[in-house]
Amino acid sequence: MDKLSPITLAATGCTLIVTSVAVYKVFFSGSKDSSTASKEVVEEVEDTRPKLNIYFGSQTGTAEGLCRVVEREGKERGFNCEVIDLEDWEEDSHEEFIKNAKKAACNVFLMATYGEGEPTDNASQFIKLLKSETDDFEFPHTVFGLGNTQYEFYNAMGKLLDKKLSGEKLVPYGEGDDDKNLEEDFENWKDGVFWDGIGGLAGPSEESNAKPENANKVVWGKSAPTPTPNPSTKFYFDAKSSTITVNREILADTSKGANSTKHIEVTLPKGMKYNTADNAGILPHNPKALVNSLIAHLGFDGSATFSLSGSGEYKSIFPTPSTVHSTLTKYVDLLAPPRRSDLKLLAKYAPEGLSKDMLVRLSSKEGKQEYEDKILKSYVGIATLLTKKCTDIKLSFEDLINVAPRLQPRYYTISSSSSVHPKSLHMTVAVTKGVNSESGDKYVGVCSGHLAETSECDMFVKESSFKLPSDSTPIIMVGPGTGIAPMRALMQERVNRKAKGRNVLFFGCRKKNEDWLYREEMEEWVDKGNMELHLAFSREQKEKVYVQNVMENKGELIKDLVANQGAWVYVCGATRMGADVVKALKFVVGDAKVKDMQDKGELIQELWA
Ligand SMILES: Cc1cc2nc3c(=O)[nH]c(=O)nc-3n(C[C@H](O)[C@H](O)[C@H](O)COP(=O)(O)O)c2cc1C
Repeated sequence: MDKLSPITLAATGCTLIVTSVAVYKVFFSGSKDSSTASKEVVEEVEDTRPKLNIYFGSQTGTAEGLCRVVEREGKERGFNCEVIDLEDWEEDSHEEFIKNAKKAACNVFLMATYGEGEPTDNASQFIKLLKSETDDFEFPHTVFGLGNTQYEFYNAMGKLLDKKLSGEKLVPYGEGDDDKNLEEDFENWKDGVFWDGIGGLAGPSEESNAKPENANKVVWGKSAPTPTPNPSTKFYFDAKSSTITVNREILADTSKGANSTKHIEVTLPKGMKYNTADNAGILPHNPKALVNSLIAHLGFDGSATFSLSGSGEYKSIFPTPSTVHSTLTKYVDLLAPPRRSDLKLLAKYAPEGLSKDMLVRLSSKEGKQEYEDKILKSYVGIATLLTKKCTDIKLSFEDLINVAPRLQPRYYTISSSSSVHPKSLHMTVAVTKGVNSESGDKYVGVCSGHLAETSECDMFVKESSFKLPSDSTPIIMVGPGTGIAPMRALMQERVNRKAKGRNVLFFGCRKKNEDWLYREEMEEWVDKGNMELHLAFSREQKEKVYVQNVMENKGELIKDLVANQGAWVYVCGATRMGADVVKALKFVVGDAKVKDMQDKGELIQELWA
């Protein structure tokens, strides 16, 4: 069966229903062949419910998770819902998707923006098609964009879709800002605009208190075959176990404000390659103690092996066979605070009582403040919720993997050149540490904490936007803090290639003797005439000085390099710094030149909020 078959069926308005009601069993008494003594006749039953297609463009799972909320509520409102990963919408399948969309009562797109105003990986082919074949995209629709105002191209993908899709716009475009409260923005749009606008297409809402059917079924034992990977969690299937050979602290002084920054070198597993300054995707592991306490609390057998299955042409959410312990370590996000919609779902699994009341309250509009105090600010993940706060909820293992969010990979820009280090890759990892404001417990970031302690990690490589120009073209690199990672890689590459173009680095940190990363390497490049270095120590003097301030002071140099010599500019680090750097660049070379560089790919930024 090709991967579009379920959609093709749905598009005809018919669904194959294989339930105890719709399946007719025919018994042949006295049959010669005992294997055919019982035969199932599967009848095609017309699904008369209005079709609601729910598409997601998602990089880190938020849009996908919100699609599941729309799906659950849509079913309760009498829609025939289908959640569609935009990864599947490509040139070959385009016609089928258009047909399916035209037949639906509504097509809702939840679209995140990634990179610098770019599509998420799973939506890149779809966006390419949308940009090239505009006439075709005509069907009833609405769009909700997921973005973050800290980025220059806020919600670029949501806005693009809203502009390019034609056909009836059933409800106005909505968008959410992850810098503030994206879930609240989404709820306001969903409850105040979306259902109001399309609710009339189906019956009135009938909110169900029953727990939904699990889409991912656990089959205990080792024998079940490994099904096709689900594209939204393909990274679990692509990752390979890699050995960490170097794990070294590179902060000169860890006793002050800065926590810990590790220089990590990983041996490339067989068959894995990278290009200079690509991204390393790391699959974090949940802390052992947390996994063990959850297993003990819920009474699971950690060593039990299982596989997954599901209806239709099932696509597995993680590789199986797996054990309970390994699954809770690698695939289930036990630490991240659940969204309010997750709590609402979890309430359906709770027995009548205090926990259920609390979950219903926290997930309601009135409970917003309590949710922020008790869950978000206190950083309560699903493991703590189940073992300490709602101890009467005894989820089965199958329920748990269906309710809990998936553990997402974390991306680090590789800090080595692939031509200098073809057999290993380097990462520069700031270890996130803090103290829980409510409990006073210390916590460590799930991925950086894992990397800081382990001698092995599950890893894959993803292309980044960092590309070098010709060897004679000058480059300007702006990489304060761990934003130095790709700049170190680019420098290694340029020196190895004996590139003639000038290399100019703007680096910033708090203090010279505290957190100047890779100081010896930088000084060596400067001594050998490979690099010009401009430093910004923010706390060495009374006035704070940042890289953007130093750039403005060096305006003449930058202007000459960019305007007269065609220099490329690279920026890596926090979004706020990135915005200030672009502002400084505009101040020095003018808005039009910066726009031109962006269009030509000569201003390359990788920023995180
Ligand atoms: C590396 C990175 C780049 C991003 N770039 C943008 C951007 O250019 N514009 C924007 O509005 N939001 C941007 N965002 C914010 C995401 O779109 C937002 O957090 C969204 O909720 C993520 O949804 P997802 O989890 O479904 O991928 C970026 C986020 C990350 C991590």
